[in-house]
Amino acid sequence: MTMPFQPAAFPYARPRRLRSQPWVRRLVAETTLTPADLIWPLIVHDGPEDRQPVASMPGVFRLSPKEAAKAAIEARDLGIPMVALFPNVNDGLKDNVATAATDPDGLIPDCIRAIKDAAPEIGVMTDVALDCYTDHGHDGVLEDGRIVNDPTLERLAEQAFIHAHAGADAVAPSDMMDGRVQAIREALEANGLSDTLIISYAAKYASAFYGPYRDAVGSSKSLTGDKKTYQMDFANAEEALREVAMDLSEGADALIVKPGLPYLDIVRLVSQTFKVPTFAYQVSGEYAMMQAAFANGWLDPDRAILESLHAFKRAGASGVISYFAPQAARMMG
Ligand SMILES: NCc1[nH]cc(CCC(=O)O)c1CC(=O)O
Ligand SMILES: [Mg+2]
Repeated sequence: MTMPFQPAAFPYARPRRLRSQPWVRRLVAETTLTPADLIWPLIVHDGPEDRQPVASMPGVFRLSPKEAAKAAIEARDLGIPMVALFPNVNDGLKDNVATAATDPDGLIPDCIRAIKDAAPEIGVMTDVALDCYTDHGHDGVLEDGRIVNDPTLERLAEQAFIHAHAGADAVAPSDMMDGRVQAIREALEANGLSDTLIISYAAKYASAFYGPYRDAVGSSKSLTGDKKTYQMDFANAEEALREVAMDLSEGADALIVKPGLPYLDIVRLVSQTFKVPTFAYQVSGEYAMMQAAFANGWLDPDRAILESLHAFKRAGASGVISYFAPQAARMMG
């Protein structure tokens, strides 16, 4: 960056003056982090227990619809605007085409209704992808060992419609099929659901940092191979711009970059290039990594959580999807 003026030199310039007291640090802070910047991901399940711990994500529980409704009330009381739902469904419901993904009385529609009953003022975002419902753990339909794009689009559009019809405020396609935003937007328009937001996981990378999440939703045992034919290669940044441009032209309202901290450069690039609300997802592996360090006494939890979340705002994100959302909001409150 070229400066519009010649900065003074030492000793006239002493940058430490602007850091010398808490009040001046607050006064000159370039970015802020508030509970309104947070989206809280909730893992929900159709099992008998109300709350079931996730081993690789200490502090995270698989919640029954009733418990998800309680979490939404907690979010509201903490000033968190939105929750995002991710399902762990019974293995017996899984098949190649993800039949359970489009059950209008399935787990996600149940949770949406329970949350909307309990805390109607909280936004509900749902994950649109098939991986939690397929017996092979992929986000799309598998034919002869390949994830087939266009047949998957029909399934995704139906899934998004089912969620929106059940009351979801935002649907968030995380599958990385080409053309899914358009397919979803058309399905919503055709069914009188033109107010539903599409928050697209436009730049989603094939990442090792999703490991704990796949345990949480129960897709890791079944997943065959990797997701590199649809999720992005971590070597690429320019490609993220093309992905985002396509999703915006197809009708996405807002964008997600995923994972989070290792991809801050992408958050910066996307938010500055498009100037469209851009969210970062601090994913399960980032959460697990930090929790492991906290458990060992190697990092101070409160400070590390706030610093990591603030970094997303500094990079240009409108907000952050984080499993730390309630803990962080409590610290801010
Ligand atoms: N549709 C898949 C999906 N939705 C959310 C996550 C990951 C979230 C996390 O790691 O916290 C993934 C991972 C994957 O592609 O396997
Ligand atoms: Mg795309």
